[in-house]
Amino acid sequence: MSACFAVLPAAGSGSRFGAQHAKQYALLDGQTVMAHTVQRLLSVPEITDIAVVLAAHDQLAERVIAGLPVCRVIGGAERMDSVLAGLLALTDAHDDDWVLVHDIARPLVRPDDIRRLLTACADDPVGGLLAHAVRDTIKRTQPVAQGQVADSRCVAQTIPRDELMHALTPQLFRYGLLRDALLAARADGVVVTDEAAAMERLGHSPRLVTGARDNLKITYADDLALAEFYLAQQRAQGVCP
Ligand SMILES: Nc1ccn([C@@H]2O[C@H](COP(=O)(O)OP(=O)(O)OP(=O)(O)O)[C@@H](O)[C@H]2O)c(=O)n1
Ligand SMILES: C[C@](O)(CO)[C@H](O)COP(=O)(O)O
Repeated sequence: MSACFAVLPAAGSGSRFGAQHAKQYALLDGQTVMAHTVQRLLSVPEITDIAVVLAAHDQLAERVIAGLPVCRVIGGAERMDSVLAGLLALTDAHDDDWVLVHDIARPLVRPDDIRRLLTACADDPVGGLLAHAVRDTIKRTQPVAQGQVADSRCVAQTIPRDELMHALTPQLFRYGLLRDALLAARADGVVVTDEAAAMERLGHSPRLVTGARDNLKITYADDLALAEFYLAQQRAQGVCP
């Protein structure tokens, strides 16, 4: 199998989380979210190099990753910019190598899910991503009128959910294809919120591999309690030490 590099975007400010420090430094069972995520990725032997992409003003990361076999990269204004900075820092990567992009804010990713994604994509010329099926009925809202309170929206349409999935990370793509797709999106002034969208813009259809629902992205403050629950559940299942 081609070499597999990892890029961990960790340069976000966590505005929706609303704490003094970015959410990657929130404590989850006594360790930072960042520490959990990096340890999960380090536990996957197929991953050869890991780039952690940090905000230029980050003063906390070194307390977490000092001494770990990861390289530090400075990110950008958008997640997409940070991912691209991480890619461009991987100077040993060849176009056909794999790059696995995983949010630092997803500390509970299961190493077995990562390995299943690697296996499922092993012979794929493009790559794919972890995802899980939508369970609720999904509504598209009517446009929010100027000054209208967001919570007073009305239904415009029900979206058939049989073809809907939640995109997660890791997202795994051939290094050269992803680099060029993100450069193309940037050149076109398009901000994509995941790597797959950049690939789809160029006509690719990334493979969807079902992943566990406990691969939660810490986004809002109340996500931390849910993450604590999922972590305890994973420990009871032997998923992690
Ligand atoms: N300029 C950015 C923005 C986000 N991220 C990273 O991308 C992941 C997913 O982004 P998100 O959950 O939106 O994190 P934040 O941008 O920090 O959150 P918010 O949008 O609430 O500010 C996170 O690991 C975050 O650190 C990044 O590396 N660079
Ligand atoms: C990449 C991602 O986690 C897939 O669901 C998501 O798009 C990140 O979005 P965010 O707004 O940057 O958290």
